[in-house]
This record gives sequence, C-alpha cells and structure tokens, in this order.
Amino acid sequence: MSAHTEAQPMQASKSGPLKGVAEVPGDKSISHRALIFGAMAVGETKITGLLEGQDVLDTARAMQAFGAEVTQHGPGAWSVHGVGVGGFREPVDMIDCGNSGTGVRLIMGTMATTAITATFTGDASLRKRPMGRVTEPLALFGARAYGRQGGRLPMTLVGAANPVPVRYALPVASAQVKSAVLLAGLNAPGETMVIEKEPTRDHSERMLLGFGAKLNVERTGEGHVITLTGRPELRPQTVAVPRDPSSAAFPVSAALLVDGSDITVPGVSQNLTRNGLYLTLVEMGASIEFMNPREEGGEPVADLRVRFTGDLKGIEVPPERAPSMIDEYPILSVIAANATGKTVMRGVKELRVKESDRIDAMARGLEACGVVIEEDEDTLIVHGLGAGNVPGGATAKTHLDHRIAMSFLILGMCAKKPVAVDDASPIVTSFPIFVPLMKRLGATLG
Ligand SMILES: O=C(O)C1=C[C@@H](OP(=O)(O)O)[C@@H](O)[C@H](O)C1
Ligand SMILES: C=C(OP(=O)(O)O)C(=O)O
Repeated sequence: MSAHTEAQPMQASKSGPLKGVAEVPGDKSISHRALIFGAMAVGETKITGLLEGQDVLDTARAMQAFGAEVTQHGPGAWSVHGVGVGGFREPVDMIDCGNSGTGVRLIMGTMATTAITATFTGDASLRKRPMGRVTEPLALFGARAYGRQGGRLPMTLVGAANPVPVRYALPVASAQVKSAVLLAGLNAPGETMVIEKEPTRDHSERMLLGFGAKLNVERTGEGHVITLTGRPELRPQTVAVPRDPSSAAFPVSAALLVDGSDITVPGVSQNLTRNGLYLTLVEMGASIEFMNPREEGGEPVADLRVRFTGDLKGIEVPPERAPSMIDEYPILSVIAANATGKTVMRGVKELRVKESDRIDAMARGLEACGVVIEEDEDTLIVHGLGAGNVPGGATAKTHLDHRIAMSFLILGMCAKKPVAVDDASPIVTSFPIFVPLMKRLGATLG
C-alpha cells in the first residue's frame, strides 16, 4: 500500500478503569511465514487466525504475484496452494510490500535462488530502510541487487541461476536477515548455515521443521549454528496462528497504567525469543498473572491477567534481552515514564532502522509530553514521573510507524492532559482492531 492514505489524526484522554477480555489478532511474524512457507510447499496449506493487517495482506498479494494461489475463506481462514521450492514464476509487475520490512526481506530471500527477476518497493517508510543487510548475504548465493543509494527500495533483485549454498554469520541480531538466508538456502543444493550470536525470534526454524525441511540447530561457543539442507520438498501444513505478543503488549500496558484496570489477555506467546517485555514488566513490579500455560499453534502461550499497578519501578533492561522485545521498546518507554526512577534501555540501536527511528520518535514525543529523556545512538533513558503524573497535552508525530502511534495513544489514556497523534492510519499494518478493542475495554479514544 505505497499510495499512502490520508493522515488520520487521533487523540486519547484519561480513561476510566479498563475491564474485560482483550482478544488480540494473530502473530504478524508467523502470519507472513505461513503464507511464504505455504507458497513454497507442494499442495494446499490451510491457515487459521491469520493476521489480516495490511503488512500480511501485502505479503499475500506478493505470493500470488509469484504464482501461488492464495484464497480467503472467512475471517482469519486462508489457504495457500504452493508452487514448491524453486517454483516461483517471474512477477509481471512491481512487488509492493507497503510498510513491511519482514515482508520485503523474507520475500527477497525466497526468490533469490530462483532464476527470475523482481522489483520491490514500499511506502515512504519502507523506502528509507536498509536492504543491504539482506542483499549482501543473498549475493553470496549468486543473486544480484540493484537499488537506490544506501541499498534502498525500489530495488531489482536478479535471482541466481546456479545458486550455491552459503555459510553466513549474522552481523546484526535480525530474524529477518536470518530468515532471508534460510529461505534462499531452500533452493540452493547442499547445506546452508546461518550463525547467530544472540538468539532472535525462531519462528522460521520451527515452521521450516513443521513443513518438513531438514534443519538442525546447534548451540556452540559461536552462538546458534543453524544448518538447513537445500532442495527439500516442503509438505503443506495446517497452521493455527497464535495471538501476537507484540500486539498484546498494548492492552497489557494500558491496563498497568490506567487506574483501576483489570483485564485478561488470552493466549499470549511465552516463546523465549519473544517474551522480553513480559520479563521486564515483572521486574518492574507489574501485577501480571500468567494463567493456564499451554501450547497453541506450536507455541507456548498463557492467559495474562493484568491489573493496574501504581508503583512500577524503573529498571536497567539487560541489553542481551533486546532481540526478544525489539518491537516493544516504544511501549516500554511509555510505561517507564509512569514508573518511579529511571529506566535505562541500552543496546537498542536497531530501533533506529525500524518503520521510523523509534528512539528519536519516542524521545521527541515524550519530551513534548513533559518527560525527561536522555539518548545516544544505542541508548534510551526515560526519567519516570510516577503513575499518572505525565503532563501530556501534546501531539506526537508517528512517522508512518504503527507502534509509535499506539504507544502515544496509550500514554494519552493515563496522562493528565490528552495526547494526540498526527497520524493513526499505520495502525492497520499490524493491529487493525486496535481502536475498537481498546474502546470496548473502556479507553477514551477517538
Ligand atoms: O522476523 C520477523 O518477523 C521480525 C523481526 C524483527 O525485525 P529484525 O529482524 O529487523 O530485528 C521485528 O522487528 C519485526 O517486527 C518482525
Ligand atoms: C519492525 C516491525 O515490522 P517490520 O520490520 O516487518 O516492518 C514492527 O512490526 O514493529
């Protein structure tokens, strides 16, 4: 959706207690992968609980452009008739991945070892993001990329006619880069290896195994060494997408911050590569009960009961936890502003290359709302004012970034004066039902 819709200003103000059950939509990372791996399998993959956010819909359209049949049967219920590993056909038009880094990087990986050419673009946010991090390892397989200065979209990728397998040590902790290399490795003969020093979300590894690929993960002194055997025949699967812990973070945080709240958020992933925010909240003293732990869609999940906590304490977030909560720092900084003492977030420079520069976007917006911030390239420090003490009364710029928009709207629900955002339209990329869901819990939003 590059043709960006009109800006949608929105405001949130001090809300009464939030109550009820917050059923958040399907996981975005798993939804993209269900469509892409489904397209690589031979036969029909059935998906339930697919996130129907714009990012995922753009990936669904891209899979059709590469020759897979993708059909919606009902809300969240989709099927993908795959073309098999190496079976992608050349798209006849540009592939528009909208706002989605995950979409474009994973799809580039998937086509990089097939002898076809495709040109990728995205919205004004995605066109600023670095693609060199995926095109560099993809070049080792034999693919060639021609993009704008700095490795930006629009970019044409010429897939390798005679791909060779690759051994690649990730220079940044990135599940998108890891997944792009593994997806490219699917159509390279022999063993492709990816080495990651710090573990990042492991959905690709889990799902590749589920689809029948031969994949081995070894923990060594170097980190995780993932070895994938190329040219498997992937078997179609039935994928039940669990709820998204990154989306759940918003109602959970709202309940912690709005006086008198008591909500339940069912089926939140406790996958150790995704649960960093929840560990951090517990360390800050949050009242969260993890009830009914179980497996759903191959992921460990629990139902969270979350109650208003008026005495949250600022903490130092361990930098090695960053990959397991990378998308949650914007909302954590809102929580930190309502805690006592300072919260120190180090090792977070990856936030600067997300949908926006998230350190800058949060720092400027929080300062405008009366919060003292310190930052450097790799660090964000928030000086907490205590529960309900953020003055508010400002408009934050969201820079086409859904997580910045949702974070400031939640701040508005507990600040002294309303907080507005200049543009709430990007929320549809990951959490299309955010506004009705929050209103149903009792938030004052509109
Ligand atoms: O692989 C994925 O599904 C994702 C990986 C993360 O990005 P990086 O790989 O750039 O850290 C995360 O920020 C993004 O929302 C989803
Ligand atoms: C960083 C994010 O997504 P992506 O990289 O897929 O655009 C996100 O959803 O916070």
